[in-house]
Amino acid sequence: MVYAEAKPMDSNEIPVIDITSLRDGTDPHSVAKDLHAASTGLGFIYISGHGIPETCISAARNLAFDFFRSPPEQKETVRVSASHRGWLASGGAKMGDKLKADLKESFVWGMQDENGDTVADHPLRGRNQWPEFLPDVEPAAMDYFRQAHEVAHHLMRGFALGLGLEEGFFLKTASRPLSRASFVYYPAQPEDMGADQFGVGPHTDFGVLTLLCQDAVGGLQIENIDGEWLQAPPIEGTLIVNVADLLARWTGGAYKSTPHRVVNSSGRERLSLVLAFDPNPETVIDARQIFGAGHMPAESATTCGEYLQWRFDRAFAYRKTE
Ligand SMILES: O=C(O)CCC(=O)C(=O)O
Ligand SMILES: [Fe+2]
Repeated sequence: MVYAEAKPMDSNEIPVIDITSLRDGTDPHSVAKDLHAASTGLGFIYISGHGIPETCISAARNLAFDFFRSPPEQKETVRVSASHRGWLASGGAKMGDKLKADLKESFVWGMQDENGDTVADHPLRGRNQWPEFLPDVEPAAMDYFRQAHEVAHHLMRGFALGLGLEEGFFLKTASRPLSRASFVYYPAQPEDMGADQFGVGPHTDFGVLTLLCQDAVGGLQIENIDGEWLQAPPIEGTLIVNVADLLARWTGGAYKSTPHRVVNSSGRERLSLVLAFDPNPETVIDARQIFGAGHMPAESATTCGEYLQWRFDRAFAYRKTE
């Protein structure tokens, strides 16, 4: 075997949920019910009716390709900063101590105001590093960030309603979000790298919620409850949304943060647009807020900022030397 393998998925294993009536307010509760069922199941959902224009997605994708295909000396000018903004070269991330480093490259940015200024209140954010050699990246990337972030807000309202909470429950402290977005580039993976080489090794996502816009190439694999790896093929016009570790913790384990990985065996380049949604650093993550003071949480209370910093320091070699 030369690539880590995964089985084709039954079509009902990951639901496709149209969120139009959550976004426009015509029937938020029925969407919320479906989101709730999916999140307590595998924790992965295809979302249609997300409202991000195709033009926004293709502009971001085209510029991302221009960026990754640029010579390394140019990409070096925006090499990732201590606050996790900029270009991470192939090999810069490792999903577990015993795993090979990921083959992917990525470019990471976060929220900024109209002057390009960013909040400096947490080690995992700082100035965005935009490539001077590709000035169109900044507006296209920020447009995608805003649009995807809006979808994340709609989904967080849906999750709150699905849990029987008031719709703003997860967004009480979300004016200075730790959210970040990435372009993630997977070179074609040669067969002889072996079955233990991944574009992204098996992992669960660190924060609250991930929105993934994959392309038509495929390669995402998801581990089901029996430990089997399943292919999650692209479905045109959808985003894949997955519950991440902090939302699983916040919901006392009711919502599932499921391991996934990427193997790009297509012989072609693959590119994803990823938005990791997280609220303000001071946001307290405590299942007792949902289930009451008498609830005995399996995991202790934490804050979004503290938890993310701990996870990042383990995953990224460049942060260990800071
Ligand atoms: O590109 C993909 O399909 C998955 C990316 C991913 O898992 C991540 O960025 O956390
Ligand atoms: Fe992930």
